[in-house]
Amino acid sequence: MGNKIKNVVINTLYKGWATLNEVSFSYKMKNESWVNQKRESYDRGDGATVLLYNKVKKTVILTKQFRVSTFLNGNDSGFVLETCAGMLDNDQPEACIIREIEEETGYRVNSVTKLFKAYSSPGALTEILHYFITEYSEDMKVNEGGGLDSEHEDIEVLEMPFEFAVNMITTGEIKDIKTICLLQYAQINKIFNNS
Ligand SMILES: Nc1nc2c(ncn2[C@@H]2O[C@H](COP(=O)(O)OP(=O)(O)O[C@H]3O[C@H](CO)[C@@H](O)[C@H](O)[C@@H]3O)[C@@H](O)[C@H]2O)c(=O)[nH]1
Ligand SMILES: [Mg+2]
Repeated sequence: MGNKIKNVVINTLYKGWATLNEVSFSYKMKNESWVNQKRESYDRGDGATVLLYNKVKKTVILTKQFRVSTFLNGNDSGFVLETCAGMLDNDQPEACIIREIEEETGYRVNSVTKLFKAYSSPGALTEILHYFITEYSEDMKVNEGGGLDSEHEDIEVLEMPFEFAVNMITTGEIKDIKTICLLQYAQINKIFNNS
């Protein structure tokens, strides 16, 4: 595989809050012929997300916020139910998600369990997302959450039974891939069943 691409040239088409690059390269096809390709790649850094769950109450914490890209594509309200998530901003993934948990949900946790990392949309984004899970309890609550006013974040914090959340995948009320991934991880690994 090492010799499959050569002559990689990156041309920045737009640099604003994030960066849109056009990448030109030569690619060796299965039949050994070389073809020239150009692909647009959007770079907004990497991120982290977490499933916050309470084993005793059998609940999870989700966030609800306005996501303009979904508004442009079929989501009339623009609001999306998601697991807590944030961009790394030069932090290690663990430190990032612990910070985001407190900013977005108001819970202060000391540690998180790393699950896996996955590309969010490999056809278009550079982003790799680090997935975590951790337990929360009432005594960890230090504020109301909601996100940073300085960044105009306006996040609603929702605590709900795990089964409600899982059912919302079927009804279409949850349609965010990282959230579906984490809820299904919890189902597959029966995290609420082991005592
Ligand atoms: N000015 C400006 N600000 C932006 C832009 N895009 C995002 N922001 C701001 O940057 C901050 C990002 O908040 P985070 O909580 O760090 O990230 P996130 O948007 O929740 O992203 C998380 O979820 C995404 C969606 O699943 C992930 O893609 C991402 O990696 C991360 O995990 C927010 O205040 C948001 O308003 C933009 O184009 N322009
Ligand atoms: Mg966020």
